[in-house]
Amino acid sequence: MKLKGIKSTFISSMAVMGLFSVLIYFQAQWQDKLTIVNYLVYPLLIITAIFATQFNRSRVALLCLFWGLFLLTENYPLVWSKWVSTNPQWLLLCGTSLLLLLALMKDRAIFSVHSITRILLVIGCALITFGWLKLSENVESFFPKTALWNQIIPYIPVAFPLTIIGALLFWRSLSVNNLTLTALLVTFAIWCLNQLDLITLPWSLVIVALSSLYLLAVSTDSYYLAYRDDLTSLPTRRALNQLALSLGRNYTVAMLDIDHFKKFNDTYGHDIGDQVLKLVAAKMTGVKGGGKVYRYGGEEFTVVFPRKTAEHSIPELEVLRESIATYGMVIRNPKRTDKNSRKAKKSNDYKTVHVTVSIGVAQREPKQSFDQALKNADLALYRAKKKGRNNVSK
Ligand SMILES: Nc1nc2c(ncn2[C@@H]2O[C@H](COP(=O)(O)OP(=O)(O)OP(=O)(O)O)[C@@H](O)[C@H]2O)c(=O)[nH]1
Repeated sequence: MKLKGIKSTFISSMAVMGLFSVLIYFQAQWQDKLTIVNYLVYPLLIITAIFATQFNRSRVALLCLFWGLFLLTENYPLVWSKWVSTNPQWLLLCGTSLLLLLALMKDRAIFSVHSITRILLVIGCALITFGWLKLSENVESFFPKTALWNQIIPYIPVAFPLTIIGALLFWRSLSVNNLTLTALLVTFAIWCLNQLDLITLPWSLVIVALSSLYLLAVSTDSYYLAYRDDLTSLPTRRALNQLALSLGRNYTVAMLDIDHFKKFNDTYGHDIGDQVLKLVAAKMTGVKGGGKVYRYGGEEFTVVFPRKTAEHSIPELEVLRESIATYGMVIRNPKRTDKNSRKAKKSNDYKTVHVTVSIGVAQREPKQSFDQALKNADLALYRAKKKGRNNVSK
């Protein structure tokens, strides 16, 4: 589990919980504006759902749909409204299990072959929750009548499943590090707190605040999707072009290419090749001297040193090159044939390999554009390859 994931989930969750604390603290300021909030909530849910669908975040769109249904049930005398209001435990558990379902789902198109499965899963959640609560009405009969069990039994119908669902959601939001999962986790916390009357915010206000969070989550996730490389998590060439617009007159650009990578792919396979790209990217993020690292494309990377000369940048790139060349990567031996040896980590199952990189460096000349400086770095990279690879050339 990535430390980065834990950190960002924790920070985002704390920020939103902080926002709700502020809302509770300043109740007097917004109480008289609740009518506006009541008018705002439905259009905001619709806008968020459309926005989420546009950016292929169907889970957020479904979440908006669930909120809309919930609000309509609360505010209008629908056929099921009375039953729902007399079964608050079902409502609480059903809501949380739907959140877990969304957390485990993929962001597939709203209307697709999977729609029927999704509808069935949603109905399944509602029925399983109902069945669980019915079963737990006679929970005492399943356990021995001891003092310890008598203390535990009252927590089995609601607190027990809530804890399990909360823990699963927490685990999921840490292992899949994106803001949709963080938004689901925050929604779970607010839903439980408000349903259990531990906080008493009007639902329309809660939903307006959460919808704003969903909009932020979808737009931030989409930004990252456009500007971050999926495999290495480095900024992409699009982000590099963005940086080029804000660079001053003095900077140095370096192009880095993995040596004989085609041969590496052919020998060990594309998956191991991907692992190498990730490793090189990770090593590159440690470059000193203020170097900004980008995945230019394929097995090529770019480092930009704003306000630095080539003389300043080359020693940092030498350190980087050396750190990659001396790093021994442990990979699965592609020649292994005995499938049973998967279970035991036999020494011949793994082997240590090394990769090297060639780096071309160019300092921006007066009146030169970013593209020209980049081209010069590319020419220097060509010279580095010609010199025999595993070196830094100017
Ligand atoms: N595994 C993997 N391979 C990639 C990826 N992108 C590009 N490649 C491979 O990178 C290789 C690039 O090979 P070449 O440009 O011919 O050069 P090279 O083998 O690195 O040799 P030199 O640059 O001359 O040292 C190709 O085999 C591509 O398939 C990727 O995302 N993953």
